[in-house]
Amino acid sequence: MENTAFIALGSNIGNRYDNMAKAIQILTNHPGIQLVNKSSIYETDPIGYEDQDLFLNMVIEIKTVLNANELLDTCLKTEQELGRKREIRWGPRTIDLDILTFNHENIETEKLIVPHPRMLERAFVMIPLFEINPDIHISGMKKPLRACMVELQDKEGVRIWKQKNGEGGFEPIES
Ligand SMILES: Nc1ncnc2c1ncn2[C@@H]1O[C@H](COP(=O)(O)OP(=O)(O)OP(=O)(O)O)[C@@H](O)[C@H]1O
Ligand SMILES: Nc1nc2c(c(=O)[nH]1)N=C(CO)CN2
Repeated sequence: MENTAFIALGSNIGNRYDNMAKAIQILTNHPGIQLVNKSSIYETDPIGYEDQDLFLNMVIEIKTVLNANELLDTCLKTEQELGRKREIRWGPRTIDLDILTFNHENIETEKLIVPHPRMLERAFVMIPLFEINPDIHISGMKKPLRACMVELQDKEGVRIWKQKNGEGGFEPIES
């Protein structure tokens, strides 16, 4: 599998843990996608549109034979399968899948922008990403990632909810 991508997951409707677990399952059931790593799960205050419930957020690393467009289509299809409805911008969602990086490519089409244009300012993305790849280089970053992290980690609103536990993954703890 020649391509490496980092994907951010977020959920703040229904059983947030199950939504994320199911999204990972659907993605990795795809014969062209292999899960390489996943972060801990964080509970985060909503950003952008604040009058909504707390999110769970995490980041996964995958390897894939899909190209970036095919991966986006797979992510959008997975969101739909899990009942995602697009209503309020930055509003509540059963599952959100954002492609953060795809190899070291810069992509700018009508459907897809990579690296994700808002990732660097989002602690709910950068903290889990940094956890699984502190050395990642993201084009557009003006400072080393470690320097960006000092500022982001000072921000409130991102708390560990379920620590990553080695190879085994996570136990469901939310009913
Ligand atoms: N890197 C990317 N990852 C996922 N979707 C992207 C990306 N770049 C552009 N898009 C486009 O964004 C569209 C809308 O995505 P979505 O509704 O999930 O936005 P959002 O999550 O509300 O906001 P944000 O983009 O700020 O996270 C998708 O249909 C997709 O075509
Ligand atoms: N904490 C948090 N806030 C958000 C999130 C998210 O995943 N987590 N997603 C948004 C739209 O992409 C808008 N705001």
